[in-house]
Amino acid sequence: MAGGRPVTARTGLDANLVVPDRLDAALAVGPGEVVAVVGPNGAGKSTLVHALSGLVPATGRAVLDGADLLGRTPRERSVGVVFQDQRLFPHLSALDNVAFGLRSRGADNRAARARARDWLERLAVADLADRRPAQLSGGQAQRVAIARALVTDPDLLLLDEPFTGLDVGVAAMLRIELGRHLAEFRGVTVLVTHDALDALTLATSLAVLHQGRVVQHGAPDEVAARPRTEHVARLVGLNVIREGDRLRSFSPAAVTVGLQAPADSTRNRWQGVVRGAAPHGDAIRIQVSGDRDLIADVTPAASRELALVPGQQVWLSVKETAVTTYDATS
Ligand SMILES: Nc1ncnc2c1ncn2[C@@H]1O[C@H](COP(=O)(O)OP(=O)(O)OP(=O)(O)O)[C@@H](O)[C@H]1O
Repeated sequence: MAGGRPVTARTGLDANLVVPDRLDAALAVGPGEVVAVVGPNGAGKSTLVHALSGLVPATGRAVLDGADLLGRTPRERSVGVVFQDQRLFPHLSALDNVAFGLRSRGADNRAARARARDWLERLAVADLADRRPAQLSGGQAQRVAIARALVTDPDLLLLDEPFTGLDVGVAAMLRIELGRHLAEFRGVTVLVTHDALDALTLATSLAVLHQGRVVQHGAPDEVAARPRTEHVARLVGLNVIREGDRLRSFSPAAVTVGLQAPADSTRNRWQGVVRGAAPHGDAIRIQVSGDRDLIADVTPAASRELALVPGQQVWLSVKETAVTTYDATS
């Protein structure tokens, strides 16, 4: 059972998982690290999580602390899982939901319940121990689910969109608390998210999935500064343009918007049509599509003066000094 193992034995995850037509993903993550997996719908994020947990059969390898997970049944894997929709046992109390994993690993009932209560306390829901899942709010149930995943001290923690569907304030609070637990967690964490905030605040590295493959994996700041896919550029709020083997990125704040073609002959100018506009901090962020899909931040006053509403034809330009150019493959 968890607790008896020396922590120093943990060496992390080294995986290359293949699910035909869905996934062919290589990933190496050290112990104590949190990798945020991002990518568009259908990129293979859930398939990766399910392959690691054993819910979807996979070939290749997934070596976790020296042992290949793929040769093990889901129950034999030291993996804790939190899904977006909790999946708590409906007929068990919050306490018994958390104690379940310990009991199925052979812990006696009293010890399992004591440890489960301790984890409910850590997640600030000990007062709800006797409630069934149907009597919990979404945020409370997610706290129970996190306690249930961590109570066995797994080698691998899988979090699949843990904050999706929660109220913004509840999600913000839970994100901070989860961050505290992850800082103490000595196993490997794989966090699937659609949220740049999760990726940049909770993760020690960012892995970008695209059509089933990991196309970029690095420190969150590095990936955010030099995104290789359109999806990640959007996630971190940058424009990115591919020119052969080179990528060129620039901030929406650096984009000048006008109704006439810019007078200078910069090559960084594009014509398009406003597709949407929404507040973004103190600015209005407009989406423009044309030869390129781009975003630009303008002041509310400029937005009014230029009538930047959907359908408006505009010119966008950016100074060359505001553009970062880098290799698409390195
Ligand atoms: N049960 C399944 N059988 C066959 N193909 C599937 C199955 N589930 C998903 N797929 C396909 O596998 C690919 C990866 O899907 P997956 O659900 O892993 O993506 P995802 O990145 O999690 O997407 P989302 O963000 O929409 O949840 C997609 O092409 C999808 O259509």
